[in-house]
Amino acid sequence: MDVLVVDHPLAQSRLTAMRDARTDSAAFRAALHELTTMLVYEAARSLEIERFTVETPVAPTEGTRLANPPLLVPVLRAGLGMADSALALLPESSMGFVGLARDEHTFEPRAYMESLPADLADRPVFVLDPMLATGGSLEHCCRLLADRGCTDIVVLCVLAAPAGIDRLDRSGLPLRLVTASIDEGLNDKAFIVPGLGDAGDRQFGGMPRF
Ligand SMILES: O=P(O)(O)OC[C@H]1O[C@H](OP(=O)(O)OP(=O)(O)O)[C@H](O)[C@@H]1O
Ligand SMILES: O=c1cc[nH]c(=O)[nH]1
Ligand SMILES: [Mg+2]
Repeated sequence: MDVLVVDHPLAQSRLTAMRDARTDSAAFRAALHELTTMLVYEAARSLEIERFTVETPVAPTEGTRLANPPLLVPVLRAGLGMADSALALLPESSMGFVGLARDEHTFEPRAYMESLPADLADRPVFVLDPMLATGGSLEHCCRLLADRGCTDIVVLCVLAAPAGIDRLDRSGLPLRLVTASIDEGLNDKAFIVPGLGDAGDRQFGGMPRF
């Protein structure tokens, strides 16, 4: 599986703000919005373009536009914090939604929402979820997409654990990963170490469980 770590200093400074336990929800969401812009910018490098003629005030010249804007799929809840900034950069895109909550004991994802187009053949998809931990949630989401015929999936994460990367790699699904960091590992509650805590709770509130 192709993995890109976005190690730009501006991306790493937003990641540092998100990791810092003193960062409040508003500042955490702001850092996630800005970091998502950078992840989408890098992920979009490989999108197909088409050329067309545009008239400047002076002369005609060749212009560029996306040939096939990707479907954006935030994984609820935590991926919701990436949705607005991804759509701002890709205004021609449409959006689907997948709702998953990881069981605290088994760490298996429980699906509670699925709102996706029936046919995703010939359509690139950007999946938005800040956290790739065991990989169970993102594997589940990407299987939903592949079951609809999708053959071009990019997963955009803030943090990825090696176990989650291995799991996606072994899944055989047609995907690439763009992340701001590959962290050390997982603790006994399957939270990413050093990580940033629970990305959903840090954005929207909830009880600390890590
Ligand atoms: O790789 P995994 O081990 O599956 O863990 C990662 C998942 O856990 C988090 O969601 P969570 O289940 O906490 O739901 P939330 O977004 O509602 O907080 C995160 O946003 C991922 O979806
Ligand atoms: O570290 C982790 C692991 C799963 N989900 C999170 O939000 N954080
Ligand atoms: Mg959570």
